[in-house]
Amino acid sequence: MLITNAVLPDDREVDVRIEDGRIAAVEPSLDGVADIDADGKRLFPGAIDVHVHFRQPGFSHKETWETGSKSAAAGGVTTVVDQPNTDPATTDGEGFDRKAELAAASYVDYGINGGVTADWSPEELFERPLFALGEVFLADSTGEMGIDADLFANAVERAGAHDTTVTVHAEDATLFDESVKDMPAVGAGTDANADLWSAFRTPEAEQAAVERAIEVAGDTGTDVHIAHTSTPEGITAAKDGDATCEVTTHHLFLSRDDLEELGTHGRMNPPLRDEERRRDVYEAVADGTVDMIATDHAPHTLDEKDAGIWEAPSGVPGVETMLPLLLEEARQDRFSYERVRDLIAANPAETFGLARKGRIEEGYDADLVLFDPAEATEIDAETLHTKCEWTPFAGLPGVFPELTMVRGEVVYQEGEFGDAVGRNVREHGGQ
Ligand SMILES: NC(=O)N[C@@H](CC(=O)O)C(=O)O
Ligand SMILES: [Zn+2]
Ligand SMILES: [Zn+2]
Repeated sequence: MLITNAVLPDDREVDVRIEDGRIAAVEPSLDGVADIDADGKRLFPGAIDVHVHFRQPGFSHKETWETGSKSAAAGGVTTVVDQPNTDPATTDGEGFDRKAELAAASYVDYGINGGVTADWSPEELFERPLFALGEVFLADSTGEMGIDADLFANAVERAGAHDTTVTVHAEDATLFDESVKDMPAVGAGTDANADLWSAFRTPEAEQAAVERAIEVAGDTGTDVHIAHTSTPEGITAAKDGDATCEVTTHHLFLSRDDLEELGTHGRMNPPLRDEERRRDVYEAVADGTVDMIATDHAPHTLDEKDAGIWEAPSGVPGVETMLPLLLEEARQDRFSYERVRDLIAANPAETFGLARKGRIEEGYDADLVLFDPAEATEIDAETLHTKCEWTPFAGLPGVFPELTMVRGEVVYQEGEFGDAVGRNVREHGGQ
């Protein structure tokens, strides 16, 4: 296959040859008849979202591997990493195998993380093609998988022995502000006083948990990745401690100011922060301090979300809107295209050892996204593919892909889907 006249993130204009699912050549000009004439549009490496919850097994009314991975493909995400808070939880061999069977329906490549609970079976997990350990919950979130300090220390040590990274949900519940629970919680859904959630799950709780995770890992040499850092304090603690960290698109673009409109639809863990902190987080993403963007795609139905602030489930969808929102930042000259490439492809690939993903270079997997950099559309839940049928980003502009390819196979093109070609990235030469 030959793609001609494509513009790469570094502004080079090239032709790209694809053979057996891999990039065979990237040159200013290649011989042959074009299968796809990019006509000066941008060609990007497919995004790698290391934090999604595709909800199967157990919660297929919220999302399935089919709907979640279609949503990913339509948003230019070619690799996802699924988290363990399903039912059964991915905490032992059987749980892993059950998820692996279902994940075979994926349109995009995937990793499967293993979780830690009091009754987990670590050796069974490490025998399997595991992506990483995590997200390991230092406080309860959806699925109530919060663990204590001793179990965490034990998990970190075991992961290190197996050369496996530990991804951490870093909040310390002892630093949540319990006094907030005495305040009147009025309304439900978009009418709820959702700011209470942000007041309750404090920034201090994040910072303390990041520091603790790094301290524990320090004794073992285990690689630690901090999931969804939402405060400048959490990011600084992670980077000072030599951990990697991700920021979600909702913490990048939304703040407590948006909760008046979003209500409980904007409830997630960690919660939205004040506008000043959001700006500092944005700065740390823009200047390259933060390693990567991930979505923490955590769909719940509107029925479930339309409850009071203490009852509604935590989590928002996002896998389809991550790349479009970032490409809009590039279109507005707020981020360079190279920064976007690093945040969504090159850095996650490098951090998690995906040696053939994340770049458009000879020998790499042909995971590619083509888009018109001048074409922004308004984000609209009706056009998205997640089963939960809503988005916290409605109305924001996004630059959506025209075409998404996984290892040379077109999985999405202008509203149509190809075959479900996804496979486990840890089963194929470590990738
Ligand atoms: N982020 C959330 O608020 N919810 C996530 C779990 C998590 O990532 O903590 C979910 O699975 O619903
Ligand atoms: Zn989490
Ligand atoms: Zn999560």
